[in-house]
Amino acid sequence: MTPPISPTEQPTAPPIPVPTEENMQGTSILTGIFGDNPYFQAGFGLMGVGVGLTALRQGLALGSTAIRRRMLVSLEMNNKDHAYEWFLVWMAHNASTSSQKRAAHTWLRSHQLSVETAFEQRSNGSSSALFRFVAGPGTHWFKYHGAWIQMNRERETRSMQLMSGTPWETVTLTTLSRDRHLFPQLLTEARDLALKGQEGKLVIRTAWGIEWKQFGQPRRKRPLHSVVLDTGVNERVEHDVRAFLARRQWYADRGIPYRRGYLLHGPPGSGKTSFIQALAGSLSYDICLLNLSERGLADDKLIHLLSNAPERSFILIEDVDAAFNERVRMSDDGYQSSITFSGFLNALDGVASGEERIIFMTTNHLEKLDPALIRPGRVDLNVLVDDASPTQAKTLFIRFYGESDEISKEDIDRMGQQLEELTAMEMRQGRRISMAALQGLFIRNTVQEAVAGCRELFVDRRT
Ligand SMILES: Nc1ncnc2c1ncn2[C@@H]1O[C@H](COP(=O)(O)OP(=O)(O)OP(=O)(O)O)[C@@H](O)[C@H]1O
Repeated sequence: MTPPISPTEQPTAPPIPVPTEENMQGTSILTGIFGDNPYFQAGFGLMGVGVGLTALRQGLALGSTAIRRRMLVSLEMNNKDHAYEWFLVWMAHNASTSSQKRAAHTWLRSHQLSVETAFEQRSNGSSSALFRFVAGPGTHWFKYHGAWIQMNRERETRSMQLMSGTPWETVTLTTLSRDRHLFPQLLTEARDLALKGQEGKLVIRTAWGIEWKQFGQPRRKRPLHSVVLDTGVNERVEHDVRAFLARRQWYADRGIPYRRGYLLHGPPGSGKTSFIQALAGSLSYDICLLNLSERGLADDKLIHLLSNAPERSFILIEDVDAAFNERVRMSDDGYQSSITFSGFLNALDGVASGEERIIFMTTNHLEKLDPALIRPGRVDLNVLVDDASPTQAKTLFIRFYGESDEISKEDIDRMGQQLEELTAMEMRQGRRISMAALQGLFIRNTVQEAVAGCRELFVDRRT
């Protein structure tokens, strides 16, 4: 049993050891054990080295950040900007031709490549696929006019661009601060190279979500005279477009929205689309092709697309009657599968702005169109592009065979005359032939076969 503690005998704190000769002797024993221990000393040394290295690393990181800030300059481009596309074209071009252009550009051999497929149209109309290898996501180096530039291409795989569904990408170029003047030079070179590829060509764009994106490679422009329309039709439309383009200030002074709508109506294969494309080419305009029946296209997107078309472009809406045959439907997954008619009218009227807007619409069935759609302001010029008239048939025939060495000019004219008379006679009997059918006939047959073969291609006007 423990004896009870009396109030006077409170437990006291243990005395603090005072260094005496005896316990000093103990310390020197410890020092003896650890101080002389090579393992312990090595551990201490290693710890010191570790701390030193960490400090050095942090110092270097801070130093490099400071140096980067002061001595380097970076330029970021993302794939929403035109410069990004232009740079990739430039990069593909220079990476493949660097051996010839070594003085200006040198690319270090890269191990991370991306392929870009381009379709090149040959003069005979066929096309071939070309593969270009460009620097893929990662870090690459190239030398541009004597300056080394680091290129870092990054792809964001976790999030996509909301409307177009493509991943976000950025390219960051870094070089010495003193070489910063090379950036505008490089981008100008890239822009000129990209635009040179489109020179003399027609660019077609389609809607991707709420954006317009180039569709395929730029196409060879079709000469306007190669589309043979009835007398005066071509000139009427071309003159109207040119007059409109010359009157921007006139519209601005009167506060009238600077836009014009055209409707070309007529049977299939009469040359409506070909003419619009040729006209765009002759004015150096692009085409923005809008499909009103496209899945997911809703009224708000349509308004956005029509008010944000790229400069110098015709908006082309084909078969405008087809989009409203069926009223708004919802697909199984809840997507609105077509726009509403009133939404379309609102989009055509758009927000009044000084921006130029030219819309071309085509239809095979004028009678199906709501009068609200073709009222002035929405459609300013309504033109019939019909089946082949006798003169058109003859002109197309001469265009196809006129330069043949096998047959004299007189014979060509005589046969053209026969075709003209044949077409006139068939038309009087209520029969018709499309320009597309004539073109097909002329492609397949020799000049002698063409006139004879033509008879079978006329069809009843009501079919
Ligand atoms: N007037 C024409 N002159 C020259 N070629 C024509 C003409 N009309 C049609 N063609 C030829 O016929 C083909 C079809 O023409 P296009 O697509 O322009 O006709 P479309 O009137 O727009 O037809 P659709 O109403 O079916 O869209 C093209 O290859 C084109 O070269």
